[in-house]
Amino acid sequence: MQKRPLITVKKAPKPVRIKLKPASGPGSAPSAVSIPSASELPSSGRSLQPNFKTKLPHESLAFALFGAAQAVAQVKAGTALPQALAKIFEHSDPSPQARGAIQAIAYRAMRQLGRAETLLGMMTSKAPDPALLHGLLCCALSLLCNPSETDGGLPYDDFTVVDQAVTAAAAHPDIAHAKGMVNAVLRRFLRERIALMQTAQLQPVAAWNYPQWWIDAVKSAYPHDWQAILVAGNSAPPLTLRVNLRRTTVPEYLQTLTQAGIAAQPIGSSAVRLDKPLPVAQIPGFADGMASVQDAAAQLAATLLDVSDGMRVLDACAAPGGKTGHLLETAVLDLTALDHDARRLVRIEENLQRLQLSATLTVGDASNRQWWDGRQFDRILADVPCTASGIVRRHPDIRWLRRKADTLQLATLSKEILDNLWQMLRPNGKLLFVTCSLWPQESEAQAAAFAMRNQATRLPAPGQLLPTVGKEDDHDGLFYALFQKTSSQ
Ligand SMILES: C[S@@+](CC[C@H](N)C(=O)[O-])C[C@H]1O[C@@H](n2cnc3c(N)ncnc32)[C@H](O)[C@@H]1O
Repeated sequence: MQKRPLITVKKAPKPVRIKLKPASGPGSAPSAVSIPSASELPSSGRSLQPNFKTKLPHESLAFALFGAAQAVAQVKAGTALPQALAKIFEHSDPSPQARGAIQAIAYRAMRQLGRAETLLGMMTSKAPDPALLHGLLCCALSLLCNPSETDGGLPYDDFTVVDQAVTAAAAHPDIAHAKGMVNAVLRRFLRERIALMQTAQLQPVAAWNYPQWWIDAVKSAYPHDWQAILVAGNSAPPLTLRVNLRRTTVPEYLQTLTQAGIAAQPIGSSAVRLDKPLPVAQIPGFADGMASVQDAAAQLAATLLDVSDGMRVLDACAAPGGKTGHLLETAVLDLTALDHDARRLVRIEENLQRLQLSATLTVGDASNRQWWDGRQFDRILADVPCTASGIVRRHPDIRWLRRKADTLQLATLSKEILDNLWQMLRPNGKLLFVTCSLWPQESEAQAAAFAMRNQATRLPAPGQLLPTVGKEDDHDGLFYALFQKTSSQ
């Protein structure tokens, strides 16, 4: 097998050599490729020069790659992608177009991280250091692997991607020493793309772009549907709106969209799906509360809870208030929106202001009674914290941030929350248990055990909704179980 030359990389004060691994032939078995975890990445996402501001032009692909690479490095160090992007935007204040490009590349890189890291493992002898360099290579590879895949493809040709990745590397003092290595790795990928991709695809992590434990968990819970579930989680989500039926009707709102030149389809009693996602600022009536962004499966909660005017309702894990708003659009309620995170409660307030609706906002822990005034509720919505494994198409970083042990920990917390809330429900009252999880320990097993412990009557509800992509049905993976107290409980 032909040996590749070592690439010499300049790095002050002493030069470092980064080895490129020799190529493997198309039919050869994949070598054991280890995916570096955050702790294995030497600088764990921290920039050596955290206040460095790049002078790259905002309209360049190099600038977008640089921003996305920072985001990937931060996710590898444990920060959620939206928070990582928010920090990067605050620091570099990109133009709206550059912001869109950074976001698109970072999300794409998250959906292809398993494959990009496998390819890197095949082409380099150790994890590229620092994490920013690793992030840059992953972002560039995600643009070079099947450019037409998933989010419609990004409009960059191969050599532009390589050239701009090298420019991005050269522009940052932490990684400028490695620009030759970036060039060598990406050019090698282009030369040997078919063979490298074929070999990488033999590894499930690269083929599916999920951690191995996640693939195993989906397979074990859904032996017939596991592939469709994993594929759905890698698709770009649609933009689904909830029409505020207090203010307008679905046909009227569709007409408003048509007048604005926006194509959309009605998909339920209050849901409308746009043919092409748009920034919320461009959605007619969004700022005035005519419509809100909410997945079609999440829109089932308000109807299932069966609220009517005058009821006393608890939305127990309420932030950012998507379902709170829907409940208040459905009926005139005395609604308490509870969340343990005061900062997230602010987001409910903002949402309700936009919708011109109001609720009692309370900071408190749903697993205890310290915040409760002792008056029972007619209805309780328990949209408990969970692994969010059912909404990975919207949050592709989640699969890389979660650990297997999180499921048990979160299931234990939601058990405490459910048992506590049950005491706050009046006789004949209804409690709707919701998760956006795919794991039975958090959803069906939890619901069944809860019903047994509390002698709760289970009413009809959808149960586990698997994430689905398609013209007819297109929604996240949510779980719904509805319980009623008997009159004597
Ligand atoms: C799945 S999200 C809720 C989404 C929300 N219902 C909506 O539709 O927009 C779960 C929420 O539970 C909150 N949470 C987590 N643990 C909690 C606890 N012990 N008590 C109250 N809220 C909690 C989190 O801060 C988070 O906002």
